[in-house]
Amino acid sequence: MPGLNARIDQAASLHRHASAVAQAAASALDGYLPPPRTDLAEQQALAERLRDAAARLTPGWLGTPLDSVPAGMALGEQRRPEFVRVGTAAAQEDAAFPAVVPLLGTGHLTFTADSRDPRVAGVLRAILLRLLATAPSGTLVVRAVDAVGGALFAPFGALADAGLMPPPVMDRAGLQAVLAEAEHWVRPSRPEAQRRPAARPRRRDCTMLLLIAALPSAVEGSDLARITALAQAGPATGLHLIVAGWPPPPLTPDTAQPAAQQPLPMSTQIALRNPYALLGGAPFTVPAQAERRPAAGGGPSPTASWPGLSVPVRLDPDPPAELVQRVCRELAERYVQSGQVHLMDLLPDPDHWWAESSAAGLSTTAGLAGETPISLVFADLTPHWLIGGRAGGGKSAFLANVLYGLCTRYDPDELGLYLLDFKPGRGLARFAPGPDDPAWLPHARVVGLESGREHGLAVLRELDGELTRREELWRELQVSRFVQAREHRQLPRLVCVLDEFPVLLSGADPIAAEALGLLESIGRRGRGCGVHLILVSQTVRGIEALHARRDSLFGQVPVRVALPGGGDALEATNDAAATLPLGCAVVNTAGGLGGPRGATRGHEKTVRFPDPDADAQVLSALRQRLWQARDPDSDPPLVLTTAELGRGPA
Ligand SMILES: Nc1ncnc2c1ncn2[C@@H]1O[C@H](COP(=O)(O)OP(=O)(O)OP(=O)(O)O)[C@@H](O)[C@H]1O
Repeated sequence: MPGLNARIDQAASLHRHASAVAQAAASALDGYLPPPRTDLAEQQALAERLRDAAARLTPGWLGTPLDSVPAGMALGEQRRPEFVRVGTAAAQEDAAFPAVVPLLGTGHLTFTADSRDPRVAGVLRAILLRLLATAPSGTLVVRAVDAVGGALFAPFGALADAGLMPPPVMDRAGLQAVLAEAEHWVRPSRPEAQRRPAARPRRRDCTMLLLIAALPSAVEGSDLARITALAQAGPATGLHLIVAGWPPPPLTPDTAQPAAQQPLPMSTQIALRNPYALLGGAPFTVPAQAERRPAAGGGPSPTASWPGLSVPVRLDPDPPAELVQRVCRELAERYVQSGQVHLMDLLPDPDHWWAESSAAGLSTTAGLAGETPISLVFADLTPHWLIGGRAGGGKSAFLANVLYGLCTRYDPDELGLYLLDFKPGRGLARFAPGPDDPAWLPHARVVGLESGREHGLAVLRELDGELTRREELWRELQVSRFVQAREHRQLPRLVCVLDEFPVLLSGADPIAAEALGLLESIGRRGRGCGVHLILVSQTVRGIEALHARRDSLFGQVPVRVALPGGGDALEATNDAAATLPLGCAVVNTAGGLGGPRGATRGHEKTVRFPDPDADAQVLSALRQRLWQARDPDSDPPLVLTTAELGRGPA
């Protein structure tokens, strides 16, 4: 044992010695400033030239001091920001110049300390603000990692609310998800020629910035290897990294491996000293085979052999919080506007109103997926729709868009509407003549406002009777489908909207029983006869009358539209609507069925749709034009309210 004790004492003493040497070296480095050049005039002239160069490389937001941004400096008006200012370099007071680093389009940036160092936190916010304010709207995709609480990105919150930059991830699982997204980004994509031209920036015009303000302490060597691989592959595919705290502390044997402690490839490296920082690294490094090529002119490339900036740099301070918030609010507003859909985007060209035939089916644009209009159809295979969404989830808005879309495409000889609203409010009143506006929708035959259940029953009986009449006619004509009957007779397709239809089915009374029987009958027979249902509700669970017969009704309803809070309209295992924002809907044409997570679902799309009331003037012009176009001999719709109870449709 004495031998072992002696060896332990010796090891402890060696450790103490090593740590004293490391401490002495750190304070020597902190105190070290590269020796200033002695020729003052030459230094000042050089600083002047560097200031000029910096002004050219970092115009506007990229280089301006953020505590004195000129009022009205335009946002997002420049091409991709390639260089960005990180601080002020000065060997001497009167020879200062902006410290500028290449980033987007070139390489990456690392800091030896993470964002727990307030200087790093400040300059990270300054860099992010400069880049966001400069890049054209929607072209800079930012993903943030901040394992020390996320506060660094709090002033950028407006971007998260607008869906422009998700909140930072804070743990290893989040880091891995972000790395996976970045790996997807660098994967080769489809050739440009195969892509559709789009109004929004295309992928190749976009840059992804992965900003790691602090790595999680549980980070492992495999994560670091993924970051290194991304750094290697990134610049060629528009992915750039800013990593604070690189290389990470060698806390585990895994992260202490030499490979994990290497500088990030193609990065400018900022080493934090006290109170200065030093810039070094090789951001312009090019892949191996290109490296061997001699630089133009034959000599070694000045960028390949750059030893670093031998001048101390004072990193830019934290930008004023109100400036960050103002810029982010403005960027978020612009982004939301650029993605906004207008009612007119869903309607046909005004020269082609009432130009469609409903013989084979009715079709309208429900919204846009990206820039692609997504149509929903009433036809033999998709005869009925179910729309679900919480109160205020946009059901009335979605429905109004659909009705305006149909009524501008098909004339009243092609389409007739029965519109019933069972809930309080006047959502469907816009389609009936009112005290202030005599215009009505010429296609509307019945409009029920705050309809009583008896009204609903009367309308369903009427439709059921119409089905019987049509089936008799089909027998006479010896046809089985609406499209065949249309070769002999001009008949409209009929669409019946039942808003908050569970009211009709509530309770266990005779009305509920008869209404359910009629709905099942219309559901079954309507497809061949051109009679279609739109069932709308906040929830379709807990309807007593449907307990045993859910499938007999909803089995006839292949088109499902889930608005925010309307996941009920989809299959129980399909969570596609879980996080929808207002103005978006999941449209599914396979009875709400989902599919493997991440797989492309041909039968399901998420669409953006407009608020039809957003532009009162456009809406009023639309209503007037439809009304003026009616047959002057046509009757207004029968308006049913609870006050009219007992009259029923004529
Ligand atoms: N696409 C949209 N973009 C922005 N705002 C919208 C959009 N659609 C609807 N809204 C707004 O959301 C609010 C609620 O919309 P809407 O009345 O259509 O919801 P709802 O589901 O019918 O609600 P309720 O069940 O209470 O009648 C309205 O103020 C509307 O202006």
